[in-house]
Amino acid sequence: MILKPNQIFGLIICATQTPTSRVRFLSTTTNLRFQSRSASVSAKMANPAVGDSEKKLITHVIFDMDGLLLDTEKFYTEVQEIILSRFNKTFDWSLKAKMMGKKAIEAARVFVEETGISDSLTAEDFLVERESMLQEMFLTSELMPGASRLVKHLHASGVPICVATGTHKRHFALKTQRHGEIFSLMHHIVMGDDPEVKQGKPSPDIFLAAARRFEGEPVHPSKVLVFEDAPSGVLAAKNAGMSVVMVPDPRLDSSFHGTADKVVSSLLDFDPAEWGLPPFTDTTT
Ligand SMILES: O=P(O)(O)OC[C@H](O)CO
Ligand SMILES: [Mg+2]
Repeated sequence: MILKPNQIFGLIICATQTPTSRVRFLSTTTNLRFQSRSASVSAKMANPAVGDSEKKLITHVIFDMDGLLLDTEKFYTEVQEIILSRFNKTFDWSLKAKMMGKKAIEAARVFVEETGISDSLTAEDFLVERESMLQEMFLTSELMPGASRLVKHLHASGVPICVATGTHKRHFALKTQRHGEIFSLMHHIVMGDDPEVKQGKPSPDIFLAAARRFEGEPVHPSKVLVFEDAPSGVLAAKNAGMSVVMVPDPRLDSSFHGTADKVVSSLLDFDPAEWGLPPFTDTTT
């Protein structure tokens, strides 16, 4: 049997999950198997696991950051291309798909192992080598299209919102330096080096920790909508029992779309009313 990349993610997380979440995750991979054909046909397919009535129950929203709110994934791609060229190798989107969304050290291990350079460059040394390049780039981070509009709209409408990002505190500060206004609207921000985040995405740790930190009564995962760009992030949200809207880079293979409940090509295309959230009142497109 040949596994698709997203099914391999599933098997990896299965090895580290509790029996309950393992069962849930396996059912997700089963869905993938049956949805993959239609997913490749339509980028906007919905996962039948979340019906229209469930969508209307959404009360809380969690945003991913890199590649979703901020256009920062391109920086990782660029430095990884530079480093691999030293080994006469090329960086491609099948490797990118396996790295994005993860904690730095977890992504670094994938990088050196998948490219076969681990004898020459350790994961730790890879992180050191890319650091100075990344630090300069992060200071130039821009918002993704529609990010400001959606965050401001949900905040103004009283919808509790937060961020759950695999990035660590020091990089978060650099990336968000010019975007204090948007990030100050978040109720809280959970980062990859948070003590409660034992494992990075696709583990559900970060989304469950993010949901716990909202005010008031504990929020049931079925009432939470996650926005993600990465295959590992979409799986993490589903492993947490949450609904997920994926905003993938167009270069990501469409076989990764099937796990999401909804796929949109930009945050500008998201319709809050479809999820029972307050509708936009502006005419921005
Ligand atoms: O996509 P995020 O925000 O979880 O960030 C993860 C890494 O920092 C980049 O892939
Ligand atoms: Mg991301």
